Amino acid sequence: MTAKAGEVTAVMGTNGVGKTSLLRAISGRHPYAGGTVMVGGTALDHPSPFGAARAGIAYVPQGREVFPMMTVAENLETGFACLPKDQHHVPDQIFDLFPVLHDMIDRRGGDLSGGQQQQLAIARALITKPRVLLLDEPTEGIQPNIIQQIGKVIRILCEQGDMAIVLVEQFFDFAFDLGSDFYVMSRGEVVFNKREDVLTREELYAQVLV
Ligand SMILES: Nc1ncnc2c1ncn2[C@@H]1O[C@H](COP(=O)(O)OP(=O)(O)OP(=O)(O)O)[C@@H](O)[C@H]1O
Repeated sequence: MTAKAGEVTAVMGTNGVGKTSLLRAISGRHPYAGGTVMVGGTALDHPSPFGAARAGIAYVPQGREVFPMMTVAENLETGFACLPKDQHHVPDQIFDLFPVLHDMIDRRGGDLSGGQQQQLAIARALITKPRVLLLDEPTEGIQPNIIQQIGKVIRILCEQGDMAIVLVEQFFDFAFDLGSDFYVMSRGEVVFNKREDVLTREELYAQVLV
């Protein structure tokens, strides 16, 4: 599977086909028996989560996993761990993308709504200045207006052109609207791949349902 900078690579498939396991393996959180993870032509040899983060891979997990007892600011600061000391500050762009985090900067992560937590989880990943952003079902359990905002943010990140975004998503229309390249998995393997210019909605829908 290849994910190009400046676009969304969507990974789809029914429940339990291995989408989360794939993202966890790429981000150093899950062992894998075969294959190689490469970033910008450099192979990573079964990296730790820290090693993968240093190599530019950021993972936004399904269920968000914000630290509930830590404030929004403290949650964001955990992203500093893989950056040199002189980059230990939250860029203004983070608050431009997610104004609500600025308003809630001293609130505990656990006191935010699900949608706000999702925004915090994405912001925390962006702090690490990733070359590859892995998003695992960012719309799960989120209300429509926040889903729209998250879609807007993903588009802005794509337009910047320097980050490859890999989106695992069950919300078909969200993935179809944002994606440029589509992979469908079944039983732990990629079984279908097409780019948007040669793919119809109906064809993808049929593949995802198999
Ligand atoms: N390549 C693989 N080889 C063997 N087992 C796998 C592989 N990929 C995933 N699994 C196993 O299949 C199960 C489901 O995997 P996973 O949670 O990654 O699927 P998913 O597609 O993300 O599901 P969901 O849509 O429900 O989140 C897990 O028990 C996982 O360990």
